[in-house]
Order: sequence, then C-alpha cells, then structure tokens
Amino acid sequence: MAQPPNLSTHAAYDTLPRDGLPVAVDNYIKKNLHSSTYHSPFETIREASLAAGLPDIACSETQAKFLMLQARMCNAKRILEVGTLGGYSAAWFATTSPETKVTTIEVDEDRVALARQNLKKAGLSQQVDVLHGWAITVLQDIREQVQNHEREVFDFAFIDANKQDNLAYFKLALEITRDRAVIIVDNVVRNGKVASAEEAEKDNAIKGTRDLIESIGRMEDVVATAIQTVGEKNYDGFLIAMKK
Ligand SMILES: C[S@@+](CC[C@H](N)C(=O)[O-])C[C@H]1O[C@@H](n2cnc3c(N)ncnc32)[C@H](O)[C@@H]1O
Repeated sequence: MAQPPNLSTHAAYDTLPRDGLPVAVDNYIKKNLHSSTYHSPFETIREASLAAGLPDIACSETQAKFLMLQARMCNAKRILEVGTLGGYSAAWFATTSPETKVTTIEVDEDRVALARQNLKKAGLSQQVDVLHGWAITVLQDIREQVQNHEREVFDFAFIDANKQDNLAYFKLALEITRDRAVIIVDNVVRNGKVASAEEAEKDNAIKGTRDLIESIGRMEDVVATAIQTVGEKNYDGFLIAMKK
C-alpha cells in the first residue's frame, strides 16, 4: 500500500520563490499570448485592488485567462463565482462572451463596494452582478430562486472563497447548475499539503479541500479531476468537475 507523503522532504514547495523559473515562464506566456490585454482593464482592477489594501490573492493573469477559456469552451452564458475580492477573475469571466452574465458572491462589504467600482470603471457592470453576503446563505437564496423559476440555472461555476466550506459550496453549486455544467474549485493543492492527512489536522483549509475531493470521489453523478499548477501564484491547482 502507498505510504502517506512525508512533506518535510518536499519543503522546497513551501518556499518556491515568486521570482523563480515558473514566474519567468508566466511572464513569457503573458508577453506572447496576452499581449493585446497586457495593459488591460484586468490589470487596472488588480492594481486598484492592491492599492486599496486587498491581499494579493486574486488569480494570476494566466490562470484567469485559462478559466475564461474553460468557460468559453462550455459556451457559458451564466457563470457563478464564489469569492469576488476586487472583481479580477469576475472581469475575466465577463469576457467569455458579450452575452455572458456573471454572478459573484463576496462577504466583505468593502470588497463588494470596491469590486463594483472596479467593474464599473472597466465597463463591465452590466455583465457582472456582485452579491453581498455569506456565500452559503446567498447560494441558498439563489437555489430558492432557481426552484421558483425566478432565476436561470448556471452553466459554469468557479469556487474561490474560504476553503473550509468548499464542499458546501460545491453541493449547492450542483443544485443550481444545468446538466453537464462545469464546476472549478481553486487552490486544491496548496503547496502539496492536500496530500497529507496530518496537514489537514493542523489547517482547516486543507481539511475542507480534502473533504471536497474525497466526497466528490464518492459522487456518482460527477466526473472530476484536479490539475497541479505552478507559476506566479506558486504551487497550487484547480479541481475541475462536470455534472454527468
Ligand atoms: C481568493 S479571494 C477571491 C479571488 C477572486 N476570485 C479573484 O481571483 O479575483 C477569496 C474571497 O472570498 C471571500 N470570502 C471568504 N469567505 C467567504 C464567505 N463565507 N462568503 C463569501 N465570500 C467569502 C473573501 O473575502 C475573499 O475576498
């Protein structure tokens, strides 16, 4: 039987430098594949968010564009995001198509106000609805609206908030998305710590992520995998799931 990983032998992942080779590759990719968007409204949103004192925890540019491309591949017209911050990834999702509507949920009132302001300045407020509240409560309200036919189901969901509630968010997302919808969850690798039950005992975010992965593995109506990433945002990864 496979032995559990000894993370002390992988300590380098904890200190992967922000200016190392993966960052150089991200810069190369951005320079060549993102050139038209390099000084873009997205970067203005990132800069405004950092200037307002928000933590540097938005997706990287390559990750956000990758997520937008996933949404575009699904022809997503209605996108749900849990965890807005300053509206950076929401702005990218809005560029999935001109008809795409994004609903994004944020618990922090100041962040909601800043995200709305950022999205307005970027000319995207018609496409992005920033909802304020605890994501579980807001998602339950949305579920009621869907059940009462007051709101259409989503085609695509991106979960990127507090990791302890990942499983609750995922289950609610399943209830308010269409068949064959795609649900992506961010930060499921966390410097490799996700592979360690010991780390989960010390850190609720790891525990929440492991609960999510192990529960999805038992869900018969969902097909999923997770992919590890490196780059500006260090060593982490996305879970990608599809309703069968
Ligand atoms: C990683 S940031 C989101 C980054 C954003 N998706 C991006 O890439 O631009 C996570 C956000 O989730 C919010 N959040 C945390 N717990 C929450 C909760 N229970 N309900 C709603 N939002 C929450 C935090 O305030 C934070 O702004």
